[in-house]
Amino acid sequence: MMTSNNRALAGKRIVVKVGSSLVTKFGQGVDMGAIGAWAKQIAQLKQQGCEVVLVSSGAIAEGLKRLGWVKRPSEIHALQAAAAVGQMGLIHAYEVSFAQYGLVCAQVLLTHADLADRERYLNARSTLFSLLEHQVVPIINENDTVVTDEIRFGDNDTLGALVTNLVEADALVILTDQKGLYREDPRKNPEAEFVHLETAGNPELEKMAGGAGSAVGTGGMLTKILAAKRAARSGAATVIASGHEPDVLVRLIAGESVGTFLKAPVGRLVARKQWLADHLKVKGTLLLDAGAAEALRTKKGSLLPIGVVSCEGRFQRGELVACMSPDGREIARGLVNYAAGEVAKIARHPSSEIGSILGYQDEPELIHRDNMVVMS
Ligand SMILES: Nc1ncnc2c1ncn2[C@@H]1O[C@H](COP(=O)(O)OP(=O)(O)O)[C@@H](O)[C@H]1O
Ligand SMILES: N[C@@H](CCC(=O)OP(=O)(O)O)C(=O)O
Repeated sequence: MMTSNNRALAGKRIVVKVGSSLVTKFGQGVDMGAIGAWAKQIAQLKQQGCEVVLVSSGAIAEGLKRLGWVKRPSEIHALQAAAAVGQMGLIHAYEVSFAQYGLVCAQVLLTHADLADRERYLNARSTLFSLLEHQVVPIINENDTVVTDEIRFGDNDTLGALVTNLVEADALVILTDQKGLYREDPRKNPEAEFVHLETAGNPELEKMAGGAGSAVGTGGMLTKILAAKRAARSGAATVIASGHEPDVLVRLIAGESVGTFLKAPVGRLVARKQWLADHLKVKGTLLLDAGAAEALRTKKGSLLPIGVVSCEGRFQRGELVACMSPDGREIARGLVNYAAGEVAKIARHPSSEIGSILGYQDEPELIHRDNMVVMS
């Protein structure tokens, strides 16, 4: 069934999250068949111009199996040990499966602390963008080895949403063992009505969601609903669908109505502007020359160091700075890629000289267009 509600995701950036129950056949061991099917679909998506980031659970479930532990331990260190063992199996399975379609994949392990820290957040973002640029499929999981209870994401639905925000994806696709969201847990009420389309963040959704459906899943539907709400903060839609559905990803990006579609209340740009305006304090100013001011205003370009005359304030990489035109008006604000001391050194220089001046180069832009809001 084709739909008219703008579900088509062809050519878009998509984060796909796969849960433990799917990846490990409810703890029986890595499901090569399922992983092979997703790899094949992701290869098709990439041929259609999509960029795909995969968030995969299953390390703990696979580790328990490999260690021969029948009962899931409650101590966090034992779970961490299991995750370290199981992650090997996951990555091996993905590597072998993607290689069949000529695709290279990469392991990226993240913690909550990595994404809460502005600099590490930007570093993770740059690495992921670089992987996507090189046609690599990043496979992300929580870095279970180093997390404690207080700083755990705890569930990969939340991690999937944060990664969606991080890479500014157009959609988060959560594949699970149900066809999507029902008005009640279908395990408790098999007659429960299916939810096809809703708005992410609608508080009614949280009331529908129950806990995990299997011994290996962790968050149940609630973490998926909350993940959709979080993904919507950067303007991304969320789809919750069954990972067993044949060609689910290919059909989704073609605009077919599969699973539950949770649309974002506002678009990406509006969401980004709201976020910049609401969440961050301006930590410094950059004085631009006339050419740079014009480029930001009319050509929708990024800000390069050559167009910056001087800077004020003690800002760090990743903090918010205001961009002033030569006549002293604020024309834009954005997240700066270099700290104040570095900006002072590279101002008025072409990007090609950043490396020789600083001894390294993070990005050629001082502020990337994606991280900038231009005043109207
Ligand atoms: N309203 C609901 N609609 C659909 N599934 C629900 C609902 N409430 C609870 N669930 C349960 O959520 C489970 C999926 O979550 P979870 O077990 O954490 O899976 P995953 O490993 O894919 O993250 C389903 O098996 C289902 O039993
Ligand atoms: N990092 C953990 C994630 C656990 C988790 O969130 O599981 P799930 O609810 O199945 O997505 C693992 O790989 O086992």
